[in-house]
Amino acid sequence: MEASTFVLFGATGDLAKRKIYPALFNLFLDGKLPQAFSLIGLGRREWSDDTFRANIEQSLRSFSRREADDSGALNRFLSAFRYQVLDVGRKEDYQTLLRLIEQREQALGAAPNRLFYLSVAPELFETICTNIQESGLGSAKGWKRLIIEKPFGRDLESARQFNAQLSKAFTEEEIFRIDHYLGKPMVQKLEVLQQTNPVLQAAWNNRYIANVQITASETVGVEERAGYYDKSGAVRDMFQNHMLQLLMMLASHLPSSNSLEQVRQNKKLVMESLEPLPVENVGVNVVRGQYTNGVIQGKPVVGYTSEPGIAPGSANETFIAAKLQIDDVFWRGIPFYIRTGKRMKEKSTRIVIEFKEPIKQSAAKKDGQVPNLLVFEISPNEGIYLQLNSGGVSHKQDLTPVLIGPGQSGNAVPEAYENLIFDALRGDSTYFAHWDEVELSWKWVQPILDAFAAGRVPLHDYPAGSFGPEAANELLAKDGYRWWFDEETDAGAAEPSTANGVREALSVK
Ligand SMILES: NC(=O)C1=CN([C@@H]2O[C@H](COP(=O)(O)OP(=O)(O)OC[C@H]3O[C@@H](n4cnc5c(N)ncnc54)[C@H](OP(=O)(O)O)[C@@H]3O)[C@@H](O)[C@H]2O)C=CC1
Ligand SMILES: O=C1O[C@H](COP(=O)(O)O)[C@@H](O)[C@H](O)[C@H]1O
Repeated sequence: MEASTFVLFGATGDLAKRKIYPALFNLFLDGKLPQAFSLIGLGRREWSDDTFRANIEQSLRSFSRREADDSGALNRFLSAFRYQVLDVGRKEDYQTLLRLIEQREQALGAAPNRLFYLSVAPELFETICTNIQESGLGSAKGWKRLIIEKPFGRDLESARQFNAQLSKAFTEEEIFRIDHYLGKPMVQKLEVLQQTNPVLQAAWNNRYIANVQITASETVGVEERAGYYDKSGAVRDMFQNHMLQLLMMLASHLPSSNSLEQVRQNKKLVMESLEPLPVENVGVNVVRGQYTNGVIQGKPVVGYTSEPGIAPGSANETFIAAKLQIDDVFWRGIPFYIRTGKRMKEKSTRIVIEFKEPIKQSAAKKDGQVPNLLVFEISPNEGIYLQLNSGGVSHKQDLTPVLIGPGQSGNAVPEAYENLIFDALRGDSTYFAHWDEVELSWKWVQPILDAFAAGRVPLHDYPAGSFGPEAANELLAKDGYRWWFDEETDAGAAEPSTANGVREALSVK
């Protein structure tokens, strides 16, 4: 891999500590960092190099999925790190930074390839980009790249303005917009699975599929991010980006290759084929919720409006469920149900594809028969499961659902940030959000934001520790479906649909 300097704005912040340093460390352990690699951390705090490295070491202890296998490895890793005090608005700090980068490049005999990672509040992006351009930091002979974090705007208009500002200093090819869901290994496998499995290819259409369910449920509340979250809510925080990216990755149809252009083109086609949701229909197709007091994993937790930092009486949504339709030859008529929320019963990101029941109408339907389900467990555990009907052991006529599929969890699975940082270092932006996708996503959700702002959609309560408001169950029930793997909705359903989801169900087999 080409030599490069990683210039990290926001090096003293939460994201750097929890995600970026652990990801870099695991890449280092896997030999996936360039030989000549240097990281310069930036922030206003008056840290020395030693304080910086001590903080990184602490972050690795708390958040890295793996430990160093020998004592020298950690020191070798940390020797690449330098710290500089920089206030983003102070022009002279960029000159000091330029000198430090050049010094490091010379010391390592490295080409002037520079990756700028903006792990700071979006309000600072424009100032930083302007100063990178004006200071000459971005004019060296090597390549320059920009990684930016979400949120990318807060509505369609602000996203467009924001993109126009970034484009003054960086080309689209140089901009790497992080959506960490695209870095999750199982999400990256979705296209390969389709490409390489004729069984899936044959069934991947409205002849066989009844509906698709995409869930990202979290047990955490707003934690320390109340200031940000109370102005964002579930639509901006999760739905416009992560959830729609999952939809694009799943519904992209049979790319002929995994090339950057092909993947992007297919994702764009999905968004362009999504049936628009006029503002007057939002109330019918979208459920909006907010958690109240409840119990999560045996511990009582307060409702959203009692969380520290949340405005009293806030009507911000912490849950959204929506029904979407893709109007193309493969997916026409298949409802896609998407939901995400905080303080729900379990932490799980999962896609369930429910197949039609061909013998439903016939007399041949057996007791206990359940629909075939294809389940992609994305996180925190990984796995692909297929629920089939098979003969039971006790009686010839019984049908027993069996789940088949591999599962992985724990330290073996690379973190999303590892995959994404590795890709950015080698210049592959396949799993980053292109501007077209971002713009189309904002366009699709804009009527939802407008309807919420105009108070056209009721805000339903749900107790913390549940699977969301009852209205989200009704969204499916009126089409004759239900959310799979929810305890409440699965009461009385055939095993193995338990609250703990597919993995536990599998482990009892
Ligand atoms: N934390 C998370 O889980 C997630 C965060 N993000 C995004 O990542 C970005 C960073 O978030 P997070 O780490 O949580 O934020 P923090 O508030 O924890 O950190 C902000 C960082 O910005 C630096 N900073 C602030 N003002 C200035 C300034 N004027 N000049 C130079 N540096 C400055 C701070 O350094 P100092 O105080 O030393 O000046 C600090 O390092 C945001 O865009 C956020 O939306 C996205 C997804 C998840
Ligand atoms: O981007 C975000 O994602 C996290 C959830 O990510 P996951 O990988 O743990 O599923 C969410 O908690 C946060 O609010 C949001 O900003």
